[in-house]
Amino acid sequence: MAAPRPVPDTTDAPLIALHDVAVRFGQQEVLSDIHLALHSGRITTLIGPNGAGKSTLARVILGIVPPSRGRVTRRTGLRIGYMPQRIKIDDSLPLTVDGFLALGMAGATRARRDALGRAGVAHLRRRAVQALSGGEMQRVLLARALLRKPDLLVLDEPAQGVDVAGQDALYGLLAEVRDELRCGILLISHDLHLVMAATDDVVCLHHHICCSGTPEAVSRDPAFRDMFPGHPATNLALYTHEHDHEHDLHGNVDCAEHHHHDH
Ligand SMILES: Nc1ncnc2c1ncn2[C@@H]1O[C@H](COP(=O)(O)OP(=O)(O)OP(=O)(O)O)[C@@H](O)[C@H]1O
Repeated sequence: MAAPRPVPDTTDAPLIALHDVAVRFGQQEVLSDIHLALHSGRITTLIGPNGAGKSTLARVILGIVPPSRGRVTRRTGLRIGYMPQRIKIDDSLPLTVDGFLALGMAGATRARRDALGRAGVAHLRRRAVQALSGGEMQRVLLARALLRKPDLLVLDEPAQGVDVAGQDALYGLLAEVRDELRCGILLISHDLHLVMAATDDVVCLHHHICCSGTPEAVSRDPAFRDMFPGHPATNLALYTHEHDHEHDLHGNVDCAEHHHHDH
């Protein structure tokens, strides 16, 4: 189990903050009462059932979906790198990994080589993208997101279709990226167990934020236990070290055992 992450430096303005954000599609209110701040050097994971609004929240952060209520503030000049769930590539077009990265962003070959190296797939540079395995393609998509030199990296279900060893390696890699580039990372995931171990902050979403905080605090929260009954991650608190305090996503020290929002 990784050591607990240091407290975010709250003198640092957040990379992005959502204030009382709501999103509505026609009659359906998909998100409401969303207060969230993402900081440099921290991995925040959004969990929640299908249709909970996770991708919509990510799209608000990316600036693709405008909130129907509330406010989003971004640090000036904020660069966001996005790794999609999947990408459609034309099978009839011969395209190497390097060519694929060059399509996304003009720039030096050196930068593409570095990004592939950081994603652990330097050896795939000249391979055809169509011939990559699911796990290899995920790494290439990560390299593509890193090419933007992001302050914030947003990954939508990055471990989908990757086996457990591959997922573990991917989360290890994200921790390295966080530590070396000091960027903030927002992950969307279904895969609770690994994610709970690999993340700094967890946000449990079901149209509103049901609970949030460190993995230990969230795994003890009744709202989380109701959402994922019997899940092994609900036992996480039993085998991780106990904190004498917690920090919420706004960086405030919270002396309560957990940080729980009632709705
Ligand atoms: N552009 C849109 N127009 C209308 N409804 C939408 C739109 N985007 C999302 N929705 C609806 O909003 C709800 C939340 O969708 P969203 O994709 O954000 O959930 P999610 O938590 O990411 O789900 P999953 O885990 O299944 O990927 C769903 O009911 C979806 O049908």
